[in-house]
Amino acid sequence: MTLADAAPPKRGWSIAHLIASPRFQSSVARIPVLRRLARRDGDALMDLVAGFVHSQILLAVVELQLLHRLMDGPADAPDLAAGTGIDARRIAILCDGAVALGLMRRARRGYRIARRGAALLGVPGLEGMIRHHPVLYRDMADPLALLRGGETELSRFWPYVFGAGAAEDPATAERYSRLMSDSQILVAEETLARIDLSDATEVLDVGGGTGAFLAALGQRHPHPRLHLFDLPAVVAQAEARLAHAGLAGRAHVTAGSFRDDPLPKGADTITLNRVLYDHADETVAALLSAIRAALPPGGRVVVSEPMTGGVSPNRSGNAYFAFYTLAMGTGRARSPDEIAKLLKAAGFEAVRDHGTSRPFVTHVLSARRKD
Ligand SMILES: C[S@@+](CC[C@H](N)C(=O)[O-])C[C@H]1O[C@@H](n2cnc3c(N)ncnc32)[C@H](O)[C@@H]1O
Repeated sequence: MTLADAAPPKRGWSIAHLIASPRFQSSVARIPVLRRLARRDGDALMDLVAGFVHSQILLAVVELQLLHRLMDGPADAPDLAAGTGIDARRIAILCDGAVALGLMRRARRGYRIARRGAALLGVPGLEGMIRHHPVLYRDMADPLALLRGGETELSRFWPYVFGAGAAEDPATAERYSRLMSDSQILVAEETLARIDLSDATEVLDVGGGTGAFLAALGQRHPHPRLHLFDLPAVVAQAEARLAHAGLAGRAHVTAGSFRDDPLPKGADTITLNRVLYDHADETVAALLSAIRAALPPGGRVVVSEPMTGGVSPNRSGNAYFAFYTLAMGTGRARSPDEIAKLLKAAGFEAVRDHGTSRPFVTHVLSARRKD
């Protein structure tokens, strides 16, 4: 017996029942205004149905570097097939799929890059994210198994979130850092565009990774001292990056785990960029309490990460990051309201939502330590 057999749909009339009726759908097709609406809904529905094929076309295009090759000018399928080990006729199938998805355009001779394809190349970290997606894709292949719990491939990919011990493996740290470092720049720029940190005297970036955020902050604002805290296997790269940005004199790096070690004192602003959503509520509560203890009264905490929409679910938070974190197995994507509650419970007040202009990149909140 399937679940559908076990739970027959409830009877009764509703707009939803009407729209779901094939008879209604064929009568709509005869009314021009409704036909346009129905067509739009139909296209959106087919995008949902075929979305996994679209993502895999994108992955193939990125793996074969086809967009990079078209940046040098138009090329035909045999040109693009050279060196790929794939037959030119099959490359043409892939390129036509990419044309349909707006990544390429047909040219007189073969294909050329489309605006959307060029934009993809301009987003730091996006190609790395697409290349990393096969891990998540395998976990999503059986969404019911994912929802029921159990071991996932993504949880094995990110052992560092389970504790500092796992992150002592330099290969893991290197893999993580490579994936994060490009998109870190994007998150840093977006965060600094939404909140003014020029008046801080010292900013401690907890889970600061390879230092992209503090480097961007230091270059934008000449005064704040910069302090980065992250796991021992991660911080070596941060020191080098901050020195390379000419910030060695203002910057300090401390290696440690916020699970086991006290956070360094001295900062009046503590930032958490893409840190909380990696962790369970209990870990977040303990981390926020430790941040409160490290700040002076009135000190500021800044949380910047992609967030869900709460009662108005959104595509990036609810239809992507919520599933990503589910597959990671430890953290969860949270709404601004949920994070505000955790902040207040840890002894913060004056929570401010600085919003987002690119929800896929980040959303920013800040709060002040209660006296
Ligand atoms: C998703 S990454 C974000 C890195 C960076 N802030 C960014 O936006 O790209 C999470 C960071 O938290 C760090 N982290 C995880 N567990 C930690 C712990 N117990 N103590 C200190 N840092 C930790 C990781 O090493 C990593 O740098």
